[in-house]
Amino acid sequence: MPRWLPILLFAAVMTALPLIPGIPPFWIVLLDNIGLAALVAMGLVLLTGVGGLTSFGQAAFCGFGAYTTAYITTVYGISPWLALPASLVVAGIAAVLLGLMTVRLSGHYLPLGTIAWGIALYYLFSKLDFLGRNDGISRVPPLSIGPIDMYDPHTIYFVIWAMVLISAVLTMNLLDSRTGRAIRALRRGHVAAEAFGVQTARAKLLVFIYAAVLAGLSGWLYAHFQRNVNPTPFGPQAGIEYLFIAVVGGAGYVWGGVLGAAIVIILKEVLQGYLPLLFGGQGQLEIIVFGILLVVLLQLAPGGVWPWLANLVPLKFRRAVTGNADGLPARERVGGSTTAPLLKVERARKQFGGVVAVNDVSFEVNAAEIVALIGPNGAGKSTTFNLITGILTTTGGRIEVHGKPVDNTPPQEVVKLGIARTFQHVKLVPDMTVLENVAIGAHLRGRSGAITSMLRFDRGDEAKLLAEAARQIERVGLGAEIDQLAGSLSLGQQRIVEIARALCADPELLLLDEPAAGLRHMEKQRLAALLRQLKDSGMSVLLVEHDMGFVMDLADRIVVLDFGTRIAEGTPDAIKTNPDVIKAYLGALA
Ligand SMILES: Nc1ncnc2c1ncn2[C@@H]1O[C@H](COP(=O)(O)OP(=O)(O)OP(=O)(O)O)[C@@H](O)[C@H]1O
Repeated sequence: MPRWLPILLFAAVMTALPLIPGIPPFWIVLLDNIGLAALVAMGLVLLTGVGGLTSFGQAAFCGFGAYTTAYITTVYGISPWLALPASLVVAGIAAVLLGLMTVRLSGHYLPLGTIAWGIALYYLFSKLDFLGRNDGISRVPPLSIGPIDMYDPHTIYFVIWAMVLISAVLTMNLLDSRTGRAIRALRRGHVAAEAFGVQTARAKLLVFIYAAVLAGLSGWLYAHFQRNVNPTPFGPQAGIEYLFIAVVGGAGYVWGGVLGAAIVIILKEVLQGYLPLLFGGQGQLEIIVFGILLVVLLQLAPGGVWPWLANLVPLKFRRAVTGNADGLPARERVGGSTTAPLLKVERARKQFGGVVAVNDVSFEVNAAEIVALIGPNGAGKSTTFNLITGILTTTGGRIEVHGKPVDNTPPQEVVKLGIARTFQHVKLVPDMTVLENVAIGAHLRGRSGAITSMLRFDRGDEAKLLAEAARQIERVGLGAEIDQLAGSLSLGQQRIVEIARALCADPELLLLDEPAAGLRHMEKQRLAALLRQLKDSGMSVLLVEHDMGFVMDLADRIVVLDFGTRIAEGTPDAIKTNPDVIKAYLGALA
């Protein structure tokens, strides 16, 4: 089924609803409120559900949008339509300022930070004289198109839902793009995304601004719908409710935001309408019942109602890969005519407090060479990988790529030099397909930004990126799994997906951390064949591996670490018979 068909059907239903003869006006008001909340929740989907940044403060951005338009339309008498860009820009600027302070926070400090500024802004709105303090601003003009003034809920309904639909389409386009994949990777931590060039701080700020602008849009609509603005709807309680809406609907799904808004607002109305009849109007019982029902709902559908419903109607939107990977620009080579080794690690050192994880280790990797780094658990192999790829800073020594120092260079810059890696503990995004995960590897080879992607002007670039990802997936032998969610594959297969992702970066040196762990015998043989093939094509491989049969068959050279110190280096035959290595490591394996 084409992707746009359900959207078109939804648009048709929403257009027809208010035209049904005899539909109670109250229902239209309810639908207007659902649309307004859906816009805020959609921003939260991107921010919290997709990007992993929990915010309780979104209502404040509605306030920025609402107060901006209320102020300039009443004081300067300009058209609400001209005030719209101002509302969005003010909400966006507020997001930049608050985002720069907040998105650096992690763990529970981030949501606490959003609560703090949510409360602060609420009090600010209610204390400023020019915003009317607690009384707010009244006599806000209605929206109008030509001779039609949208005084009644029936007419503004079409504007609200047109905005919801346009925002949903733009948001889906954004998520289904190079920038969207970078945002979706944030939730699994920074390390993997940064290793492929994603500027995670910038991606976080982008979603923060995007969510705030959607909230600002909702605020703008709200001001011209209610025609007066006061601080109450923009306080911390509303902020909590918006987050509730996103979570109930399904925080990871654009339509979850819309569905969540419908569920929460209708439920509240029904309870407020009927419970006082049942219990004789005793003190706000509906709020308690509302809370209990939401908790029950989340128990039944922990990921939200949208994915639960989507599972009942399993519609598959298969991604056709149509582009030509040859059109993708190759990574710019930095080696040039230098005779320096591809990778030179010289007396690299890493201390964690009193622990010397890497103790003045030196070795080199040359072009078209497979080098293995072996040693007992805790010998410092993964730490060495992290020093080379910029995830950790060195305590001493020097690391060079083509003679260029890279120690203490950010991972996003290291990958540009042609170094791509896999991880000992697999770092894929489980709810993204194999194709989407692998395409993150080609992040630096694409150019499209957020706006281009939202407007779908990125299709040429995107087709080439996906074609490259598909080519690498075929290359590692996982073509049949291309549309599977990465989280549904076996751990061994996930390691191979990581290799395909690394190959997408067009590397000169592949760093593989235990690539054969979890693979069956035949799979290991296929992996060894692939790595030999890569070597024949001129690529180098540095691998950490505990399977000695695999290493001895494959490596040109082996470097052995023990307690962070290099104890031997040589060909597999020399290493097999080295007494120090047998004592420290091979003996233990025998
Ligand atoms: N972030 C950290 N903080 C403190 N100590 C660390 C940190 N990372 C690693 N270490 C310590 O550094 C030493 C080397 O660890 P590393 O993970 O590099 O070993 P490894 O050779 O990769 O081991 P394995 O084969 O088990 O993966 C260990 O003693 C480990 O406990």
